[in-house]
Amino acid sequence: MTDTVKHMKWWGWGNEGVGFHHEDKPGFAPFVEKAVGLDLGSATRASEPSFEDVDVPASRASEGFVRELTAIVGGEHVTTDDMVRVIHTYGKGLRDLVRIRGNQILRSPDVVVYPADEAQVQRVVDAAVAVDAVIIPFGGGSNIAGSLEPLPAETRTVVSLDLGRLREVVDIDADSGLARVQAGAQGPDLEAQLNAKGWTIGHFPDSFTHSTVGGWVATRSTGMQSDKYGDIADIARGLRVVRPGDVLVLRPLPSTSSGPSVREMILGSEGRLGVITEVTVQVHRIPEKRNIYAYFFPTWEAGVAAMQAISESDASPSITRISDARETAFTLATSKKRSGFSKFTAETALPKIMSSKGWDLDTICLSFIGYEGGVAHAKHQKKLVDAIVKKHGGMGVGEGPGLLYDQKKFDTPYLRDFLLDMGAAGDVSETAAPWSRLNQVHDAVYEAAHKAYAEIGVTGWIMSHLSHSYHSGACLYFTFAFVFQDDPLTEYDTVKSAIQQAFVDNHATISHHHGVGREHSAWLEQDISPEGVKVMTALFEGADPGAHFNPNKVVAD
Ligand SMILES: Cc1cc2nc3c(=O)[nH]c(=O)nc-3n(C[C@H](O)[C@H](O)[C@H](O)COP(=O)(O)OP(=O)(O)OC[C@H]3O[C@@H](n4cnc5c(N)ncnc54)[C@H](O)[C@@H]3O)c2cc1C
Repeated sequence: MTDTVKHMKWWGWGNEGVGFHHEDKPGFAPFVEKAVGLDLGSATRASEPSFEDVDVPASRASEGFVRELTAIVGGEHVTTDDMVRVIHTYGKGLRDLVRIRGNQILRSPDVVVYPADEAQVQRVVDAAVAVDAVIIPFGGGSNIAGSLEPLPAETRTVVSLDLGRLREVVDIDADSGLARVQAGAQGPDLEAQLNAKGWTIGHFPDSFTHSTVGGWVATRSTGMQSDKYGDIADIARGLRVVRPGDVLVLRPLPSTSSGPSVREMILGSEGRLGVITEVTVQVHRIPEKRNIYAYFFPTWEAGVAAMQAISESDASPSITRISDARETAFTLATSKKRSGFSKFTAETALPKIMSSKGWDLDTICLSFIGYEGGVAHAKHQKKLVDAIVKKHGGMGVGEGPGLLYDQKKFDTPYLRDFLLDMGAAGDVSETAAPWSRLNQVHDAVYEAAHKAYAEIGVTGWIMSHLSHSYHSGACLYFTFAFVFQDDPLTEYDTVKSAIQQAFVDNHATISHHHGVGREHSAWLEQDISPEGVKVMTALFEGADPGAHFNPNKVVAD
């Protein structure tokens, strides 16, 4: 089996041997006890799941079909191995992790294939379509919208087409700042190849370490520095997509008026329109300066108003982010000893500073704002932002906390597995709304979540931040947690559904950057109207009449 393609743990996030621990975070355990009533001191931690306990549905791939795939990609690059099929069954959503730990694998891909190049992808697709098989493209497997799983009712052979061997930067057009990149390149691999030539893509989602360029395009991903570099929808200019019999080619253009945008149709298509093999992305020279500064605001409303004012101003920071009071409390309470926050923790200077300003420790909000570019540019941007922050009653606290945030951001995802080990859920829902609606959405989601917690009968936690600012609005990102009672997935559905419904009821979208998959498809009509769904259905059915490409995702039957 291909050993050059690295996969995450079969049962959780990230690399084997890496996990969350809180020994160096003295405030973490008391915080968790207060937030969700879980005493980490007395709770029993579940042991690591054993693959021997997992029942994997038998592969339905015929010997003849596996032989045919083997003839295309070579014996080392096609497998019906149980572990590999399980790795390709789900993404890393909470529902996925609960099901995988609970031995709930009702359907797995029957065969996993790792083509080496676009020609092999074409031959695999054509062979699969010829035998009426289903093809599910696989990037890093990091999605959290239920975008990968084959449905239990699927009776046809399911092929997981893993792009992991297509990971080269093929060419850089330095005059235009465009790089041709193979779709299976994971974040670190891509960035290393670009950095070696002095370039960066500027796309850094929290899942950067384990997600791919093709996956980013297929889910309409957004990275941390989107205020400067744009979402992947802005960054991805050209595309090559393997479809039955031929390749759909979209040349990289700065803009075009050649009818409805086929490029936009591929963006967010979650594998339903074909297999993306190559993406031409905008790249930038590595900036001379890259800083993230921390600020405090007395209240959420003051902070949001400041973010809006920044988005309307001449300032162009790379990151605008503000945590609400609860997320701020979480960040302060769970920082490492002697971290960049130490001088601001409750025991030391923070209460004094806050009371001298007449601020309430329970309402303060922590903000991170990033600056990137030439030294003079970064300095000028900061000056413009500092003036806006001051006008909105905020105060800067320097670069230390920002450095820490930047270094630790890729570690946080491991926390979810730790909470699951302890019998608790920790998950996220994110949205975007116009500036005029953001506070309404924020409050409505809190209310909906607390109602859902009351229904389940638990003390639940919810916190939020605003990030990714645009001219007309921003993304709101909610993190919620509670201790499971008797029926984890039903309880999860109660909370998650309440939050999603609050989004659409308050003029916000069902997802700003995680996609639709199966997790959010129930709200699609409310998001884009029944006519919108009709148009989308017509696109999928017209472009894939045999339903060979990842059927029942985004628009579900
Ligand atoms: C801890 C955590 C943090 C996250 N943070 C962020 C974040 O900050 N920003 C963000 O945008 N997302 C985030 N995500 C979500 C996820 O990482 C993104 O959806 C990501 O873009 C998925 O990429 P992938 O390569 O892992 O795709 P996969 O999970 O493998 O696939 C996702 C979907 O895309 C399709 N697909 C994948 N590759 C191709 C291809 N080459 N051609 C056609 N279809 C393809 C698949 O069939 C599937 O439908 C996070 C997820 C987790 C678990």
